[in-house]
Amino acid sequence: MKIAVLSRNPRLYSTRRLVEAGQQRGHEMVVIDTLRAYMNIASHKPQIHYRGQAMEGFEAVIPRIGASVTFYGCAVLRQFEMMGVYPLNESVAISRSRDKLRALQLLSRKGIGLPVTGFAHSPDDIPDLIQMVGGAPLVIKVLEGTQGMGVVLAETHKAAESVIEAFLGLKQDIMVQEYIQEAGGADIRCFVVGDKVIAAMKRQAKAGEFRSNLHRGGSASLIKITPEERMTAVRAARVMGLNVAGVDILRSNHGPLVMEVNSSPGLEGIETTTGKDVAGMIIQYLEKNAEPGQTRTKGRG
Ligand SMILES: Nc1ncnc2c1ncn2[C@@H]1O[C@H](COP(=O)(O)OP(=O)(O)OP(=O)(O)O)[C@@H](O)[C@H]1O
Ligand SMILES: [Mg+2]
Ligand SMILES: [Mg+2]
Repeated sequence: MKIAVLSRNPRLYSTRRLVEAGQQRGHEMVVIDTLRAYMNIASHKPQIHYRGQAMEGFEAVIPRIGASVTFYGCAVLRQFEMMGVYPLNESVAISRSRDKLRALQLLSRKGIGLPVTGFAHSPDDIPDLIQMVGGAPLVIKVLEGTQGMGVVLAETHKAAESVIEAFLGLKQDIMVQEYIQEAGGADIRCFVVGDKVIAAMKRQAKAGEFRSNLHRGGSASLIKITPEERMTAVRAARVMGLNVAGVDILRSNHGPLVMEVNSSPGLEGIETTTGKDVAGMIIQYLEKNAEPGQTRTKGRG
């Protein structure tokens, strides 16, 4: 197959591994810098051009779209879909998962366990919002945060009020979430490919920190997940419409709670921790499923 990898940087671990895994299996792998792909939308024959040439003959496209280029990246991916190229994850599913609120709403509609989460606009509603999610301690999250930045633990009602006020004053959209204390500063990354969790790791926050992000000094280790956790992760990915997803789960007293579903999950942490050939499994998924025109939405919706 001829497979495009949409990625800003061919030297990133995940991009390198996908290229390597594809080549090992005899595929032609082409890395396309997402922001340098440009589109001809007007004609009946949708096209993507790259460095002066029309991109043709691709059977599949692997989107590795960073949070900062979601808008443009999804447009490029949608264009591939309109050309009938099979996307590992569809543009519609990626947009859904990038909007944290929308994602939680979709998951809640399907009865998937979530931390109780509130969202408000007016400072007048803060006291009731805090009460609604069960009071302090609670977690406050900036909607566009990544890598644990913009995620704050407010331990008292007073602290929660002032932090929320500060964010709203800065015109920052935030959500307020029940703090899952019993998770003990750990979460579980379930790497879903198709309808299976093919690898999982536990991330533990460093001492004195509640955020388990590796960028915040957390450490990863192997973990055996329960059948319920496995099912929750697979269902969460399916609800979002993602074929490949990193589903982050908190272990609570009342079962697994999905914190978020990532549409371009990184490969380095999970491959290093589990020793599994995750990139190879992604390519295998494409080998089984990539057929021209198989795209479910063709970018609609
Ligand atoms: N409700 C919660 N209860 C307990 N711990 C939480 C809660 N929400 C977040 N955390 C901890 O904080 C970390 C960061 O939160 P979250 O994943 O929501 O934001 P982020 O990492 O900035 O977002 P992204 O993963 O999209 O970059 C989580 O990995 C988890 O360890
Ligand atoms: Mg996270
Ligand atoms: Mg994320």
